[in-house]
Amino acid sequence: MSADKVAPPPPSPTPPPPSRPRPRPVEFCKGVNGLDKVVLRESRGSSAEVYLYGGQVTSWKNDHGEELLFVSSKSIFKPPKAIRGGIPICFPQFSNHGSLEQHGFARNRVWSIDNDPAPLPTNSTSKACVDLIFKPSDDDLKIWPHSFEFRLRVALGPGGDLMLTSRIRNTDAKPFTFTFAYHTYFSVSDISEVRVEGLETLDYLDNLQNKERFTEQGDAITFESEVDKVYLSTPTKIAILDHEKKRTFVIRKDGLPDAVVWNPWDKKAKAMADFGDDEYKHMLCVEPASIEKTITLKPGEEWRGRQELSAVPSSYCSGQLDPRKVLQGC
Ligand SMILES: O=P(O)(O)OC[C@H]1O[C@H](O)[C@H](O)[C@@H](O)[C@@H]1O
Repeated sequence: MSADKVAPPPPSPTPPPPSRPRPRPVEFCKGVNGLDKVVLRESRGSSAEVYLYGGQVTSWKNDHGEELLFVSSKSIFKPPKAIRGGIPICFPQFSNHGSLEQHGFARNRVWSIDNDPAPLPTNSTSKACVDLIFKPSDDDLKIWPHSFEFRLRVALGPGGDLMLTSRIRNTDAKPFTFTFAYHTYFSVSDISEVRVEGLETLDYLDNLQNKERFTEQGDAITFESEVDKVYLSTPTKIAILDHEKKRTFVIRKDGLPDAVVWNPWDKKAKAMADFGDDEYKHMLCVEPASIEKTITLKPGEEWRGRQELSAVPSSYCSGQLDPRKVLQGC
């Protein structure tokens, strides 16, 4: 019997290299003290975290994993105290501009996930996005007798931009009026090396001088003592230049004419239980807001206010607020 020649089996195809698991764009988990939080991850590596407590963004990291927002190491993360840092939502009252508690009550209520959000025209195709909703409880209605639906969308853009869109609808039978702010705490290397552009020559109300009105003089704004000002009729773009970090934050906003600039400096820092004595050196609040012009909604009407944050390397030329120039250098 002649042995047939058997062809060797074809080489088995080389298995493809194990692909890195794609990060889940939206993850629901527990944060500090077991509070519910949502983590957003964009495929290039940037991320954000949002607590249901306050509907508050507490982290925004670029694709190198660097934290871009300030949250105090002394922050308490326990109701009823609002989380100190990130992006607290001030609603229905900014600061003490009214009879409610400081900055209203939205920042210390537990929000819900909005599983059926009304569509929002957006040019972002981001999957790293979450919709939250806050409706007043019976107790809230005793404090502020107006029923409303507050929808907040937090989204990370493909380039790592952080976008917050607030929609407030009057679901009551009578009109109501409110003030609002995204109380954004930026992380900076050293406050004395930081400059804000876009607010020079504008009028502001000085919270340190009985809300008196002044006009900003000179060039870009720099910091060497406590500041607490509400700039009025501000442009839609504001930049924070951090020389040491070689980083520029660009704030783009819509529906929010005012911008609060706040740094407590040393004495006030020491007086705050949930803020480290020296932490004022590493933070700056620039807060897109609507304060001087209050917002009134008739029954069924909706208001929208949006802030979009980018962090770009500072190949940034002073005075050039064109974002294309910011991104491409000058
Ligand atoms: O301590 P909070 O209630 O969070 O307020 C912190 C700060 O918020 C805003 O920036 C106000 O303009 C300041 O007057 C206030 O001190």
